[in-house]
Amino acid sequence: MALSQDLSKNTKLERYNSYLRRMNNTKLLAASSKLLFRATLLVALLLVFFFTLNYPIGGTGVGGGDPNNHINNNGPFHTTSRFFTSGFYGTGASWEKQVRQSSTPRRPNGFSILVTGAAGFVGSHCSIALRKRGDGVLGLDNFNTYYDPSLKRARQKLLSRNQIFIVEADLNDSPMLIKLFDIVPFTHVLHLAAQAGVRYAMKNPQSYVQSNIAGFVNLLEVAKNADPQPSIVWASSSSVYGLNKDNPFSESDRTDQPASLYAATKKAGEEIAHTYNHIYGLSLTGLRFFTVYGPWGRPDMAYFFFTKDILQGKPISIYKAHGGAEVARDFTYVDDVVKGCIGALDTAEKSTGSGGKKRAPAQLRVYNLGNTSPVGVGRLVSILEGLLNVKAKKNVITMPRNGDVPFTHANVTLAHKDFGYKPTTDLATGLRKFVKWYVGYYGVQPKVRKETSSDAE
Ligand SMILES: O=C(O)[C@H]1O[C@H](OP(=O)(O)OP(=O)(O)OC[C@H]2O[C@@H](n3ccc(=O)[nH]c3=O)[C@H](O)[C@@H]2O)[C@H](O)[C@@H](O)[C@H]1O
Repeated sequence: MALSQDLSKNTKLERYNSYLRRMNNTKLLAASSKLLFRATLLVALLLVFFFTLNYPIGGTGVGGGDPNNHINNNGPFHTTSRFFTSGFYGTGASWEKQVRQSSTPRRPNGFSILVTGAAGFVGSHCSIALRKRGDGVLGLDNFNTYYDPSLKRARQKLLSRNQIFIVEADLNDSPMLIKLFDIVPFTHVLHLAAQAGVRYAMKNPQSYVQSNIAGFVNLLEVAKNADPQPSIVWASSSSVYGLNKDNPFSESDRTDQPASLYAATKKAGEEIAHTYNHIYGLSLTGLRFFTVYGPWGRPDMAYFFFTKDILQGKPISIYKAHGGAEVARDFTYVDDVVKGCIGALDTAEKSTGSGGKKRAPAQLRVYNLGNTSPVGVGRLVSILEGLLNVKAKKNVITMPRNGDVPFTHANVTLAHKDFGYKPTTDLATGLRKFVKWYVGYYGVQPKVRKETSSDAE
């Protein structure tokens, strides 16, 4: 009995102890869950804080990068998280006011134009020209770091002085694009945002797919659903002619032999444009730009980094074609291209669909915008030497197999016939204007300034 009583006491005691242990465990578990929850919250907040600091604008950030110092080493990364753009940036009342003001025309029957890549080279020039004639212009740019973003920021300031607001977002940010089309009934889109550069495509192929294909499709998806649907004018490239042997290049020449991934993505853009025109009635005009140069240009382009390297006494490489012939380009001055873009916008017919439904056949066009007079790279360098008053250290080398083509030459008859496109700036004149801008912008030596001071610009 005593034993059984003892046993029963012990059993109770054990049960009681086990109960206490369970209670403690439960408390411990609850306490550790709380701790875990708080720690997770803290880590999440820290991550948001970190990303907000590092990628504050339209999703620029990590990427392939390029050892070439003309291209920013951070490289572009075009997939913008929707969270970062739509969630944190520009959705308040004052932001909407800026969007509306910027896109409101100031002339009777003026356009309301969304310019993508507005902080870029051609985009900034076109935006200002359109604004000056009274159109409403809203910019869109992701300010990626493919080349020095401070140059894009400087262009942004210039646009801001012209009452043009740039929304900082990526083409792949659908919620942001939809929001913009909800706020503004855009009559036109001038789509110039792209991953540019022929040679860089071997270093960071994905960035071309992200911008030039995925981004373009995203824009078209939003545009086709918009009501009204805008007319779209967009930048294709002379590079679509690839290994085409006909000279000069006409729009009807073959474009099925791209020599670089850049060219292939631009060619893909032309086919994609056909599809959206065919199914949804979007009015689409592709412009094949031929090596555009000028003030506020792109530091990754040869004329720009040759100038920099010549001034710094660094050697430059001048490419010759594989048979030994000189490499040549139909260098086209930016003001001529701007006139071409505006001519294309002015003659663009309205899209025929609405809310994603086609009502009738719509306009589909493609035009060359070149200078019609190719110049060898050697000649380009001699002009720069004259303007800079510095002898270049030249290495003539066979063109590396990096996507370059040996020559380009535009036939612009079609653009001339349809909207009076007529380039008027030869390379020497255009480069003088570029050098004048360059020495002013970068504060270069007075010797160069003197050489270019006769220019009235
Ligand atoms: O028309 C286009 O569609 C493209 O034009 C531009 O490409 P490209 O015509 O290749 O211009 P760019 O790089 O300035 O080279 C100029 C010349 O210098 C030669 N070149 C180049 C580098 C070098 O080190 N040495 C050299 O001789 C080179 O072989 C070439 O002959 C845009 O970058 C591109 O985004 C796209 O818009």
